[in-house]
Amino acid sequence: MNPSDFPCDVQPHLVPRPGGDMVYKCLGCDATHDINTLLYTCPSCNSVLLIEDRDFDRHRAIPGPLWRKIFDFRKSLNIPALKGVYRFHEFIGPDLPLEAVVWLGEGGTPVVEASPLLQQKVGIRLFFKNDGQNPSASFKDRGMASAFSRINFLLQSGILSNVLAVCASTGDTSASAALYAAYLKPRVTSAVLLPHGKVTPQQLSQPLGNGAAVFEIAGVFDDCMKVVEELSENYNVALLNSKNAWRILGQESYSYEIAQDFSYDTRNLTVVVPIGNAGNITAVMNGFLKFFRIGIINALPKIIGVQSDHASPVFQYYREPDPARRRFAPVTVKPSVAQAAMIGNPVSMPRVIRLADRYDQAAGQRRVFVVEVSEQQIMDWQLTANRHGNIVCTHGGESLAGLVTARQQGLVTDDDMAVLDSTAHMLKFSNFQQMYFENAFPAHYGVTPDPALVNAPQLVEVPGIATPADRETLSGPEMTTFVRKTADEIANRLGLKRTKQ
Ligand SMILES: Cc1ncc(COP(=O)(O)O)c(C=O)c1O
Repeated sequence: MNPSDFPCDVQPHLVPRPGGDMVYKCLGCDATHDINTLLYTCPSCNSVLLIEDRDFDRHRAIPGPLWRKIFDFRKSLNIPALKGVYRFHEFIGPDLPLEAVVWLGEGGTPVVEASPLLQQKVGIRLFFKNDGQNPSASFKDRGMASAFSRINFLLQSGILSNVLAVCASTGDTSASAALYAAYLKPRVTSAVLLPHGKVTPQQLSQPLGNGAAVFEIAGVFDDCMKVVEELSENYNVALLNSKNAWRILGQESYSYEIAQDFSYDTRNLTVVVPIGNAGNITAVMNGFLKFFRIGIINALPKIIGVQSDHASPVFQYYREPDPARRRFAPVTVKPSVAQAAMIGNPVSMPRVIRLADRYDQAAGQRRVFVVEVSEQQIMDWQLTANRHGNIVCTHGGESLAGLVTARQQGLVTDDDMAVLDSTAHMLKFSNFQQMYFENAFPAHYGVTPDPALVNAPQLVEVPGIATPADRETLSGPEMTTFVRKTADEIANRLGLKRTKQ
């Protein structure tokens, strides 16, 4: 494919094309606000915001099949600013100059088909989209690329002179924010607030390594979020939680990439997403809605949101079948292995309510569902997935447990094809795997290890044989004996038969 395949008024490789009429749109009172400001809630009614392109329908001037060609053409280019979420820049930041784009390797994450054995176990065709393969090892980098590119633009255009980026986090937002802030040093610095003892050591090491000021608060994420809101309302700081609407915009790229990964044929597709603060499911719905509206995809995929029964305010809301009787109530969370989603009062709940409604209406039927799973199911399915060649963390396990539950409830049928949002890399949450293997879960998690899934390292010691640990190293015949006896011992434990005498 090359540029001459396109009509002359379409320049698929020349980007970004200026345009659009972007505003902050309030979900409470529909007021609109200037995007060249740091704004997180509506100054009139305090509701959350989304970014809207008031000239969005201009995209219809290019037919859906041509849009697909454009995106596929861009995928083949070696232009850093187009390698990440801005491959779809008309839908994410049409007014953003190329020089402002910050690309640290995010986006374009692989879609990996589950092994035949795992598909057989689950009963349907199944893929993992591995967002743990983003630079800070979680999906958050998509939103941060968008939010920090926008900050970079405000700095480059003199609207801001410097920025202190702040966020509350269950571990992954802080890792991502600290990474992107460090790239824009010295004009950007970062400070992150974490619930003390409720992020994993790996997650904690990330903002520390990237040089953020790290503050630990006694409490849970919801408490940290209140402090960060207080900071953003009373001090000159940029808030980088998903309350920041630019984050949502960047995360919409997850849907755009799925569309492209499946050659824009989204019929029979089910996308499964773990829910915490509900920013991700908001973005996934909005992304598919936009592509559907312009005719780039041929159907709106089914969306299954998943929550642990230790933190399930969104599930509780949708449990009421009659939309008119639904009332949102925050919940008190209990410790969960899906620790990054342990949120009782999701900031994006008003966005979810609005968009799920819009999504179902556009599809002409109910397409958004939320299911609840147990801690036991999350752990068992995480380990089962990884036993079959995957790299999911507990939240990816939550996605798989949610898919299995949705199948049992008849929400997903044999003809459906599922894409699971594997939101972070397994290594970030390996402490839960360790607790499972060692049967060391505190009782309140309610997790009992399945012996078939447990694994442990085996120390190999052969009685009477000198080992390298006995001295600095072995040499000569001692080494030969050590190697042979140790190999024989391992072969014996593995039940191997010697082929050479
Ligand atoms: C690994 C992981 N999965 C899922 C979630 C939930 O995403 P959201 O808060 O956007 O609902 C988070 C949020 O922190 C996360 O870090």
